[in-house]
Amino acid sequence: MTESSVQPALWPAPSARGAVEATVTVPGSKSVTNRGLILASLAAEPGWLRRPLRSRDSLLMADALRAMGVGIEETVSSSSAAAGRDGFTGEAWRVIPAGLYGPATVDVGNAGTVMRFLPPVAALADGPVHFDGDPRSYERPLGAVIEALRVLGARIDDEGRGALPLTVQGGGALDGGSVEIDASSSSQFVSALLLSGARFNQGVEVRHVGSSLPSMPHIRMTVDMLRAVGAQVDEPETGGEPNVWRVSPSALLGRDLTVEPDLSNAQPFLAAALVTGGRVTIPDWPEHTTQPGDALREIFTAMGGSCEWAVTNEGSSLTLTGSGRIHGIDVDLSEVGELTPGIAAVAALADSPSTLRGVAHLRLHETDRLAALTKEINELGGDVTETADGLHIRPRPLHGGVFHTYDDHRMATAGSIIGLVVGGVEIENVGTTAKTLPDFPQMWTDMLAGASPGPGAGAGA
Ligand SMILES: O=C(O)C1=C[C@@H](OP(=O)(O)O)[C@@H](O)[C@H](O)C1
Ligand SMILES: C=C(OP(=O)(O)O)C(=O)O
Repeated sequence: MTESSVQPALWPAPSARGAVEATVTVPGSKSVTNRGLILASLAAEPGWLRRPLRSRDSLLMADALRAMGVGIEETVSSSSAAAGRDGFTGEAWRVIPAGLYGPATVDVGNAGTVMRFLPPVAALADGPVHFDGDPRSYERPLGAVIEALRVLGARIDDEGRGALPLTVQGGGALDGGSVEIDASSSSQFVSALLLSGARFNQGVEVRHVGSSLPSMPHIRMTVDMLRAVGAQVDEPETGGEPNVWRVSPSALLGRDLTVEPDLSNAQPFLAAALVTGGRVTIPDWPEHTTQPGDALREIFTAMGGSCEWAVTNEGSSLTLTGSGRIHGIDVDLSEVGELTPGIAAVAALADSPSTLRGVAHLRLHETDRLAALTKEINELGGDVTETADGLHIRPRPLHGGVFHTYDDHRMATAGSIIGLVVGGVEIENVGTTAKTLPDFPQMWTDMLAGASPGPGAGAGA
């Protein structure tokens, strides 16, 4: 936990004095950092992770891999040996793979990536690896991963819970092979089996048999990152059978990976430009990416902003300019579910109703996000109803009050967006943003320092 994440129990969400004008450098992607750590740990040679995210979820991942024997050295380079071929400076983690072993203990916190991606890694360790986590982690779906690993040859003691806590009795190797899995409650089930699959004796074939599959960009991210470390992957989007992914058994290369900024964590800052009629630039926005946050260009444009991606001498960046108007949206968010809280916050301030669809699985995220958003926005005077798979949001003039966050980082940032243009909003436990963005309160305050009287705040002001 960094100093800036020690916050009062109720954090007065700062109001924007006018149009927000800022450039905000966003730390590395959680999803890329945690995949990068796993792939580097399973490689046949050391590798680098540059500009990794340093947050609760990624530090839990690093600690867990260390507990199983991996060397992860955290360096900050100016011009030292840690600098890359391109003269990279900044934070870089050197990952030194080793024979994985137990006994080891893994604290998953409430990180989906840690609780789903690491049991397959632990099955490769020589010895028992015990997994435990926050109370909420016991409720998040994991049974399908446990069952799939058993089919692939793993021994797992979960006392019939199909959930945490559990112990993987690692045997030093795993047969692997073909397995069916219903991943309709989380794409992370598929990613989990693929990420370690190249190291299974027979590789892995994962066949999704459920009715729907959320968060496809995150599965694409898994496939792309596997290919980048030399794995051979067959998958539906490049001509493979629908709903089937295959990773062939192979050694993995140690790579030098620079982590992209977390585009989902860029969301509240872009939203600040949208709801205040301002302009926010995010440096290093990639031209092509598998991160779901890239969909914000389209979604926030439909909601009234305009987005410009540009390349300058300093690199690429994305600038969102608000028009002073915020429109409602009818959108299927199944591919980009983690953007829902921030979109709901903007929608509550819009000039027309919104329907957010395709995100029933959010009920099993950090908290029940559909219930939490409904309750908290309504307690500020809003009119939100839950549907079977999403939310209807009818904007109303909002007022101040406590915005509860339920240990959910994206609830805290969603409440902060509303607080920009609605006076008297207090965020309960804003420190929960440490899950993926520990410096959020300071970054938010810094962003607002540059706010100037401009076209004005949104409809909820
Ligand atoms: O693989 C990943 O890195 C993630 C996949 C998604 O999970 P679900 O498919 O469970 O929504 C996403 O919501 C989560 O924040 C990160
Ligand atoms: C759903 C999320 O996280 P997790 O990786 O814990 O599933 C999220 O970050 O929005």
